[in-house]
Amino acid sequence: MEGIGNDYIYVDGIHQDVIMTPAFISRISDRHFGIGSDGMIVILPSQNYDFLMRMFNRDGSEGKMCGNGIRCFAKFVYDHHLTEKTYLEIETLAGVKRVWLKVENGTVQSVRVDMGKPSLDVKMIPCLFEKTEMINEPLQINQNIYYCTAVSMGNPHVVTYVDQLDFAIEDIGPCFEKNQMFPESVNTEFVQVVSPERLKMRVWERGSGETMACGTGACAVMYASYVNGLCGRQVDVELLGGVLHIDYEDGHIFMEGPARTVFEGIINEEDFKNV
Ligand SMILES: N[C@H](CCC[C@H](N)C(=O)O)C(=O)O
Repeated sequence: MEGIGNDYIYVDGIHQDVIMTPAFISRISDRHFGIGSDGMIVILPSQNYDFLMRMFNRDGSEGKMCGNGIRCFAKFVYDHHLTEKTYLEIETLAGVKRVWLKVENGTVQSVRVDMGKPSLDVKMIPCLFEKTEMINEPLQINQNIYYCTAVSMGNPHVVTYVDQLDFAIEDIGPCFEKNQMFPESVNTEFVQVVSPERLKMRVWERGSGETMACGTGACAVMYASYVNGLCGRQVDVELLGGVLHIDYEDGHIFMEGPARTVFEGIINEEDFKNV
């Protein structure tokens, strides 16, 4: 399934055991030797909430939250009749997320998510910066100075502003991802401000490289831009794969966007046993 081009393999972990090793995940995520995706997301039962979501990046590392992923997760459980509800509370490693499915004639049209409260606290990112917050601070990365704002959406993000988005992201993305300033690595967003209502971005994701879109990243971009006085409380964030509507209300960030099923099938474990 894909959410504005950010595609994951969704596996039902309610009716079967799921292999969640880095070797297996990186292999099935490989776009030549596997199915091909930005990673894997597992649907699991939750003791106290509707479901539990676990998400893994393409390299097999486990992320705490995935914005595009949780929209597709909600569509998956609705379409597979694991629930009849159109309001869900989904447990993640970044806390419980409230999700509203917008359904017309039995088809999920879009999904709105309460992505929770953003945090600028460097201890929450985590980020080894000398101040308690990193807001528009100069960082030297790979001989260049980038003015950076670090935001946690339950997972780590660093946001920097550029004049144009046509650059070799593969040259600079890994320099942020591996930078010792971020002990748990970081998702990096490069942002062009089109207007106070519209932001354009590219993302180098921790554990997946450049993706077509990053939901938590779009929320981090909105909040970083808001605290830097570059946008209002409602923005459209344009990513390579599409547009997400983000709004900031009562201290919470809300994201709304599409979710689509690309293909369904059965993974033959034998094909991946000796990966
Ligand atoms: N790479 C991220 C997880 C996926 C986030 C992104 N795909 C989204 O839609 O939020 C991390 O390790 O924190």
